[in-house]
Amino acid sequence: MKSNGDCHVLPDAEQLYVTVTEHLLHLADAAIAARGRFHLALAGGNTPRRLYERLAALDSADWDRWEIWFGDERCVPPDHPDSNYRMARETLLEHVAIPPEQVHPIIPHARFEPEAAAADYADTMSAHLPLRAGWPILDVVLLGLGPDGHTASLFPGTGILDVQDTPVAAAYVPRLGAWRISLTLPALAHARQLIFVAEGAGKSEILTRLLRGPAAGESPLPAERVSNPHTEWYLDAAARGSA
Ligand SMILES: O=C1O[C@H](COP(=O)(O)O)[C@@H](O)[C@H](O)[C@H]1O
Repeated sequence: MKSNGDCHVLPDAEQLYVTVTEHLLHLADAAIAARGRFHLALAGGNTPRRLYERLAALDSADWDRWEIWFGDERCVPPDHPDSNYRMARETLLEHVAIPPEQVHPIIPHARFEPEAAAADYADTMSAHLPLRAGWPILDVVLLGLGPDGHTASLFPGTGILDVQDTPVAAAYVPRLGAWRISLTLPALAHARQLIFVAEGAGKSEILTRLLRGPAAGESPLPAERVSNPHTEWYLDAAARGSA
């Protein structure tokens, strides 16, 4: 983050989500005007809930032109309480008129195998999205930030950080004792726009670390290995803290 994109700090969570909602609408309108579609990859976790609820309350979006993807997923069935898809469905997707065939969950069925599900998602993205040098291009990828510096499901010390040959991969995360599926760093690098959103005092320590950059001998964290010149950070003042 030290030299990784524009940073917008909003006074509180409410203004953070209002601002990001308006920005997303603007980006959606621009994508639809230019290409007829808006391909958005959603983040999971807790942070985006209020953003999705705000989006769901809009009545002015061209929902039939939106196409929904996911930046990462927990390896659980789609109706599981930990599923990022379920969170997005409950807060956003079941409240808006996006045609169901334009919503692309990473794990659509209860029976799946992580590496096969990741390969299927990579194939689906490549078949549906515009390509640049063979890489699928998402219009916007929303990203969160974990306290350990993970973003999407790119966790520190996991091999997925070195994957260069596919837009989506599965990774076992020893710290969680669980598999995750995630967009890879090259997939993020090819997106038209990345938007990180972090809210609350619980994010201030990791943001302080990201603003400082890695100390000598320290490895860069996953969030700072994301390399895309079109990266923006949206924070509330509590997350920004004293950073
Ligand atoms: O595990 C995950 O964590 C990050 C951050 O989540 P948050 O609850 O701290 O907002 C999230 O961006 C990612 O999509 C999710 O799977």
